[in-house]
Amino acid sequence: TIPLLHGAHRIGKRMDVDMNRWRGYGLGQFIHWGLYSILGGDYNGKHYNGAAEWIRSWNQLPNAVYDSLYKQFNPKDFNADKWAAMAKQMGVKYVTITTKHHDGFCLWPSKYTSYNISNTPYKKDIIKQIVDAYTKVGIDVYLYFSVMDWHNPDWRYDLKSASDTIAFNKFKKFTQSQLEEQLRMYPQIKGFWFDGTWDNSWKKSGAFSDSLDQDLKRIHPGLIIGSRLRADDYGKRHFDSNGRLMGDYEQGWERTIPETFADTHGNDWECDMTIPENGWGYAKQWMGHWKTSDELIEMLAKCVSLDGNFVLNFGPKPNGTFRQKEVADAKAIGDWMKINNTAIYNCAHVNWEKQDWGYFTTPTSQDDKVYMIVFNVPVSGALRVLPTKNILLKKAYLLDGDKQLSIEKLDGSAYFVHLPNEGQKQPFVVVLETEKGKNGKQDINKHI
Ligand SMILES: Cc1ccc([C@@H]2N[C@@H](C)[C@@H](O)[C@H]2O)cc1
Repeated sequence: TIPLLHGAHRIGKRMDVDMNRWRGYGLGQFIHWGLYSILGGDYNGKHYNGAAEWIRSWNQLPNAVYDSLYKQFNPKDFNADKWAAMAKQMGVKYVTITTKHHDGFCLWPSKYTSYNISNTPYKKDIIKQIVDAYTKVGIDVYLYFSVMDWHNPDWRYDLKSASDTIAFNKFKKFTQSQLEEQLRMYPQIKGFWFDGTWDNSWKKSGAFSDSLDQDLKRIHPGLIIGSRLRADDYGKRHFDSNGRLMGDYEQGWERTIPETFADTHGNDWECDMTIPENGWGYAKQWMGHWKTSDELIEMLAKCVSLDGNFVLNFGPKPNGTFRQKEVADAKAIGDWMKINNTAIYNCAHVNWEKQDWGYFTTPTSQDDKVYMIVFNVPVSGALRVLPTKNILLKKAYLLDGDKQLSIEKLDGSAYFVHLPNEGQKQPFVVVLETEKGKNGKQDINKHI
């Protein structure tokens, strides 16, 4: 291995109580809210067809116009308790909220820049209201923070001169000051979600990213920080020059989901997903396909079946309300979670052969129970199950209503679980109770 001072300092998963709670979340909410929400992807009657929160980078929009939007930010209908109630009904266990996106505007009254919420007509601290409201209903809060800050004159994309280095050193101090300020102001938070760390200036700041990570965790023990913060001695990100994950979980799955368990490299990981095809901040016109709630529930099941968490993004309007489609999806997911969350919360990957009908999960607390989250019922009504060696199926029943299902033992160690032809309209869960076979002999019963 290559000797590193600022590579991964831990091999394997974090197993402390805070990370174990993170591992069991299953479902989270992301919220992108800021000055970009005012424009909603449009300006001067023209539509910016990139991600709406990136509109400041659009050459049709003068920076000065964007940077004066704070003078009109006044979300009259914002009510953090209503946001928290919607998230609670949806069944999310954690929320990640943008405190400062790439535009540099701070949704909290930072004392390190005047470009913050206290200088808007709204004035009040949005982050505090969200932290308090979500914490009150038992949802853990994580703060999104973009290192890249287009508004701060000391930001640099690269360090090509002594003056770049002097400016960027000031910028690094500013960044650390803002983060330590957030820890002091919002001690209830459980972690940070870093973004905007792909430029050369940051790749050349591996030592700083390492010490920042350690400083924040010293101030707030148990803090959870993903793999998007750090760079190593050679500018490698997420995985250091020896291929080891730097961070408490792999934070690279943005709008994408690993296909197989091998793709997860056995790490903890999180998928962050948009309901439209792209775009995180509010957009008046959403791009392309709008995922249905069934598609979103399937993504959730797939993530949990591969030992990851699924975090769904919401982009509130400038007035602080959510679009109708987001409210409807939160409700539909919540209704499904009310019946089926046993197969999601505190569940993990099962190393049985993947089947077409859906996904396996297993409760981390019980190894003689396996859940089948079914999305594709075959016309035969027979769901194939191939457990690993020496595991026998004892019982199968519907999670919702306990209806017993017949199990047919096939040759070898496979089974069919036979479904009643009730034509389920929603994804549903079958519970399997298993036992270990005696010294490898397979049970000869054909029908149980
Ligand atoms: C290329 C690219 C850079 C940054 C992003 C940001 N990460 C997401 C979580 C959003 O904040 C998006 O603006 C997306 C794509």
